Amino acid sequence: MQTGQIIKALSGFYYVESNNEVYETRARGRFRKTAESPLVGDYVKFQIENIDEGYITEILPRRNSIIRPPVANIDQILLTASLKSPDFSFYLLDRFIAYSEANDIQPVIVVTKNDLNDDWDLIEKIKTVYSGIYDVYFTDKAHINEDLQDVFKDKLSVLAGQSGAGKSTLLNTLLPHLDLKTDEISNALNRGKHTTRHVELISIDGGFIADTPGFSTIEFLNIDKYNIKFCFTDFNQYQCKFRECLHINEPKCGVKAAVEAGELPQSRYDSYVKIYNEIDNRKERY
Ligand SMILES: Nc1nc2c(ncn2[C@@H]2O[C@H](COP(=O)(O)OP(=O)(O)OP(=O)(O)O)[C@@H](O)[C@H]2O)c(=O)[nH]1
Ligand SMILES: [Zn+2]
Repeated sequence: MQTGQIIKALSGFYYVESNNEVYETRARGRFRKTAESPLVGDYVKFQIENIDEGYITEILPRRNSIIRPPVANIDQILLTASLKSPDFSFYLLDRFIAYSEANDIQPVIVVTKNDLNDDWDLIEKIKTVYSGIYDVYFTDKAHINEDLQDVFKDKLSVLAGQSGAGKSTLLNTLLPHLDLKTDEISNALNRGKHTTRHVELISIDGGFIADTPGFSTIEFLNIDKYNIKFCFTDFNQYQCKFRECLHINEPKCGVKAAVEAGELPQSRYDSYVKIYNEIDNRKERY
């Protein structure tokens, strides 16, 4: 029995990397009957049948997983947000951040299209709001490789962000050495909107990056209105009178006081209230 990580899923085969070898495996029948089917990124136990073939016998516990693209055990999600075209939106970025936190994945903020910048105040504001909580990188397509030099080291990364933010551009610039693959990536990306794509992890700096960018729109289906506050990690340090305070209408709310005192950005609080209301309204329809 060997342990490895699934780096590619295609037509019922799972390609498992173990000790720098890749094995073509199938999942045993019982996986197909359960909700738990193997995902790219899963660590699995597998039995070798032939020299480079085998079957998966067990999926090891997952740290996290997402559906688009279908990947497990993600170390970080690179949230792309363009400065312009489309315009930078604090609210949209906060949605992506909250979604990542709700799925237990570390967000890394990548602000793209810096070559289009005509507003230095905006850049300062982005830094002020986020650099205390997350790593923030500023880049553009001419400088991606320099700007993001150490981000991928030894990690499994997935790209996400609003449509048009520059995800596929970033992937193509990061992986030019895959001369065959780059074409595949752009073709796949063009097709990707209407077909189910098989995802593949591509080696980068000792880690992996998923060859398919993730969600570009978000629904908060797996979190309720009582827990969404924990996805705004910068709120956690403030004490409220009530431990169960949702920072909405409660008296002596430390979060609201921090916003009023200018310690917490108004934009973060506004995003929180908007997402809270969205979840609350959704629940009421049930
Ligand atoms: N000026 C400028 N344009 C860029 C940059 N990066 C990407 N673009 C352009 O922005 C547009 C959208 O880029 P994509 O890479 O397709 O964006 P995406 O996030 O993959 O978009 P979706 O596939 O819709 O999710 C394209 O026309 C790119 O050429 C950049 O750094 N600077
Ligand atoms: Zn509160």
